Amino acid sequence: MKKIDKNEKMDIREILSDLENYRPKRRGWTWRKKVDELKEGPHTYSDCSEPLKNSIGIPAAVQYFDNLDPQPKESITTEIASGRFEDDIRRMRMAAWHGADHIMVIRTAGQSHYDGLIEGSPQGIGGIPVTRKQVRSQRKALDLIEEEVGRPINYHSYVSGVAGPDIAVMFAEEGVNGAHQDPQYNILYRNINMVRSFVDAAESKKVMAWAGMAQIDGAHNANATARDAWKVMPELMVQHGINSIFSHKVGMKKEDICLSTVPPSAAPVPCTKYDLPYAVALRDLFDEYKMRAQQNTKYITSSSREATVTHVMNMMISKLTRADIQSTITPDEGRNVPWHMYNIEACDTAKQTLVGLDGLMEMVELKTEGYLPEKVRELKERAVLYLEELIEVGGYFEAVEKGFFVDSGMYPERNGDGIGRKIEGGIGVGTIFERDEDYMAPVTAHYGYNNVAQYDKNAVDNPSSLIGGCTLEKPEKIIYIDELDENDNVYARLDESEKYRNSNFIKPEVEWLADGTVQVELFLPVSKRVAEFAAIEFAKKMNLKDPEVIHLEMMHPSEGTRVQVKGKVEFDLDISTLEIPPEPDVMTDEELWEEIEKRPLKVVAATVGEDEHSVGLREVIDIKHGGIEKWGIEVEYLGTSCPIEKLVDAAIEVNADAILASTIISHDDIHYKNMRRIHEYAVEKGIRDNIIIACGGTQVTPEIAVKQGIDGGFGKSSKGVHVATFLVKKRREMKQNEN
Ligand SMILES: Cc1ncc(COP(=O)(O)O)c(/C=N\CC[C@H](N)C(=O)O)c1O
Repeated sequence: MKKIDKNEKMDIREILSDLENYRPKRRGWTWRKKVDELKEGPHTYSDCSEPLKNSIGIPAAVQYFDNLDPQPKESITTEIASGRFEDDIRRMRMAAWHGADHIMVIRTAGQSHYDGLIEGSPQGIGGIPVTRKQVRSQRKALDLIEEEVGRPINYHSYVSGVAGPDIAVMFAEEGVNGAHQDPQYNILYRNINMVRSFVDAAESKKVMAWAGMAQIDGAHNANATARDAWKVMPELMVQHGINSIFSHKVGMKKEDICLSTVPPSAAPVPCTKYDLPYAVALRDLFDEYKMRAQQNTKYITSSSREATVTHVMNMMISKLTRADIQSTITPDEGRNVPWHMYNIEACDTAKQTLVGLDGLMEMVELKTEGYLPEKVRELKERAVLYLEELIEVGGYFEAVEKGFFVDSGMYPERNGDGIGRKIEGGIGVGTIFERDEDYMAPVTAHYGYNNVAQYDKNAVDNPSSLIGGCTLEKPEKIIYIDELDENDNVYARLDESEKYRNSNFIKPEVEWLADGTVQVELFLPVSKRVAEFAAIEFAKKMNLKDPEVIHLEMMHPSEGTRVQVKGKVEFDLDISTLEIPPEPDVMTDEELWEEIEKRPLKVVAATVGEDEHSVGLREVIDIKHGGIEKWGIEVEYLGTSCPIEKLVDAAIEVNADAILASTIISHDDIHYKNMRRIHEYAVEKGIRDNIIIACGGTQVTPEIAVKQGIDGGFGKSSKGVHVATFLVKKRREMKQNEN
């Protein structure tokens, strides 16, 4: 497949072509490569991994540090699934450029209850239907994206529900790199029969182990479902233990077993006092396993700001203890199906925090006396007691039936409100059968009794050799089924939005191409209740369709309310009709410092005429605002209402290289008249050919300014760097003309 060019959008139809012959490049999970003492520019990092070939740093990196973009050692996850996998591919590319190397797709609602694989690529709700075609398309797209950013990308989904083993085999065939698999998830949260769930889990884990997939367990779900999330800390350690040792005994390597751990509380609760001891206790008990740190979503609200702060605090816990995978939750998870921009925000938050806290544990250490170690010990003791009682009552199945799990009491306190499931109940009950004496399946990575010897005792360790290899060795044996439904399929959806695919027509979007959704932020000086309905009216007046308030925040009961509204625009834009001026020319700090050091540059500056507005010129001059003095340009500032003659005479007196004049006032075109007078007076005084004249102001149009005879005009968005660049380049041009 040809490489993708960063200046080209991915061609989704190209990705979808010839899928039946696509084969994954590799199997298994790829961890980042840590670099000890990573040097990036003048900085040395302690906890980072190999840099990317192509990436976009956080905004500060781009604006101030020439896109300095060190990559933390932790894998960074972004959860993606809008319901249309073809649109998710673009978001995966954006996330990869922002540092995600773990792409986790959320499944469509309720796929856990489908009792087999679904084929084709129907649209999903709140996630995508996980099908072979969808997996293949996205893995194929990620092959291109990982080439583009220069780092392997792990593709991840879920092996859960009644079709777990079927999905595990499909994932192994398709080169999926990681998956959630935890029988306890089926039982507690999807009410699937527990015997069925553990038997399925043994099969699924055996296949996942063969494929070298990283496994994430389901403990985070208890955080999300418990009444007070911090009350389930003891049982969470038991849940992790059950899934981890079960997985290992089935054949998974411990370094592929990731505990999905969530800091269980959030402000205004004194969350670090709960979350840090728990994080330490967990890592003490499970030091041979990987930690997948998942952000707390139990207490997430519609405030994306608040979710971001929670995320940062959760990553402080990761840095103080250990995280091998840092999972990010989009800050809009509390109100939307994730939008592109919030996936990217979450990835940037993770990078900003983990890199900002680089080397933390070389400077601080956790106390070995006092509250922290005492709390750690208490949590471990509660967990051990929980496990002892679980064994005492007859084991895991009995304990589940007795409602041990997700009880709202902090063990050993009990409130009797746990999630109880019947051993002889739930979906799939009674579907487990003892394998017959002569049971045999000629397949690889099959768990349990398999009487292969009856046919060939040399095939016992390689059952599929009896049929010349199964689909795991012979992918050509995979039956690839393309779309069956002539309406609900990816091509129909692509046709629906064809007008906006690789064309000059665009619409705003948040999830799907041309979905038209925009978000408006308002402050309304009324109560929350009134603001909610007023905001909708404003949105309608702005011609937004289907306006919906997605966030309301009281600033004061009567003084005001903050509102965010989403709605759809029904118009589009033909970008070929846009008048886009050339990018302003700017030199880098280093280039300007070097030039002015070698060839000092002096200017006289003033606000001319009867104009008292000095702010703009001060911004262009003062270091504080990134003004031209920042690079060593010497400025004689003559203040405001400065006569033209005085400004030009001053330039002669101090032998200036340039004159800077600003005028805000523009009635009767006085600003342009002043520019012309500066030019003419400089000519009169015989200095015009060896002085630069630059004029600016909020009403100045550069093209009109230069028609007055001056050298450069600067409008309202001009900054010091634009003026400094202009002065340096103009002086070079004048020198060349001289020579
Ligand atoms: C162990 C397990 N299996 C399957 C699923 C999903 O499977 P269905 O929704 O089809 O039941 C989940 C869900 N949570 C994962 C998303 C979470 N935000 C995460 O990042 O972990 C799960 O935890």
